[in-house]
Amino acid sequence: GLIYLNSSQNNNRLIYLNSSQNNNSCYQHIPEQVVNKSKWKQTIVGLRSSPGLSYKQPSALVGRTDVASVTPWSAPIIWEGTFDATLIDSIYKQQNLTIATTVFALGKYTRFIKDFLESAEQHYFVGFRVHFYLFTDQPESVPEVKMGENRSLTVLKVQSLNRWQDISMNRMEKLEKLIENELAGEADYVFCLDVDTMFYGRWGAESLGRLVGVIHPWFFDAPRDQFTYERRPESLAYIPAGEGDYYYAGAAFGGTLEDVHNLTKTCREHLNIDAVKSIEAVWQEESHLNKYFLLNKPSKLLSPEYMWRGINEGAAPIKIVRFANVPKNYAEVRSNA
Ligand SMILES: CC(=O)N[C@H]1[C@@H](OP(=O)(O)OP(=O)(O)OC[C@H]2O[C@@H](n3ccc(=O)[nH]c3=O)[C@H](O)[C@@H]2O)O[C@H](CO)[C@H](O)[C@@H]1O
Ligand SMILES: [Mn+2]
Repeated sequence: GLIYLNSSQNNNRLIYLNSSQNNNSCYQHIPEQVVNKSKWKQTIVGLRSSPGLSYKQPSALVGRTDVASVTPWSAPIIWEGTFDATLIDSIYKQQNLTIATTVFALGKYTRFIKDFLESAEQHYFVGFRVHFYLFTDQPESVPEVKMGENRSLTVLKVQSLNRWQDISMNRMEKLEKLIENELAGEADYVFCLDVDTMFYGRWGAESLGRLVGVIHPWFFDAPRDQFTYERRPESLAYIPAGEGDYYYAGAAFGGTLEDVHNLTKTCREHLNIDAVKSIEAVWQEESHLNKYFLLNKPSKLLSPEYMWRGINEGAAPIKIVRFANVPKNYAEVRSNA
């Protein structure tokens, strides 16, 4: 049977599963997500539309037929042609949202900041309040970028790290703390993005959701057993053959503060536990992110239009490149190869 207990000492609700196969004294307890509702800004309201707004009639029959636009757990997958930009902007503009956006540039990756920010000014949540948080070990080398109205940039100094793997993984802890200490009560949504990237097309309110993952540009058409999940059972990122939904990019994820906080906290904890056992997942925090999304299904998925291979790369289902990697010489930009 299932017994729900409300522990009065703390806010931790526990579910006790009384396993009937075993004897009655054997209880397995699974801590439920601890949610302190008052901690986060709660502005998610209905999808209100303005009277008289003119837009194309939606069809119950006709849509994209070359791609899946819904997951088996009924989450939308956003592709060009699955949303009306005018309508969706009109709905979300009414909510007076703040979109926090984080990016890291350490070592030689500071060279990517200018193009990242300037292209974001052109394409990323245009017309919305956007607050960028840039983590860097060289605040003095952050270029002057003219930000539009209602858009701002906060530079946060972090310590230098030698291994690129540590820089990449360390993002989870920094994000967890930023959400707790700076974003709570200030932003409605947060997106966490790689810096070796540029925006080339619209990335807007169609991407907003409780928990948002992006399908990795190299694996959208691959069978799950070819996904580069962590395959060693010793790691907490382990996903066995025969399991897995999609392969998600580590370079872009987001959602509400509450959900992204839980994601970053869980990944940070699992990275630490693995490190104590001297195991580093094959794709570092991306492996842990994939495990998290397997067990905590995203409420919305973005197609690889939102994290594409590069502006000069094509593939049949990609009708528009919104956000893509910029070319980089790995041996030259990374301090360790
Ligand atoms: C497209 C995609 O999903 N990319 C992921 C992939 O390779 P990538 O080749 O995209 O990893 P990467 O070298 O871009 O590193 C990830 C990020 O860490 C930061 N950084 C890294 C090194 C450095 O010296 N300085 C610095 O600032 C920077 O923000 C960069 O964008 O795997 C990584 C983990 O292994 C991350 O999950 C990346 O997001
Ligand atoms: Mn990258």
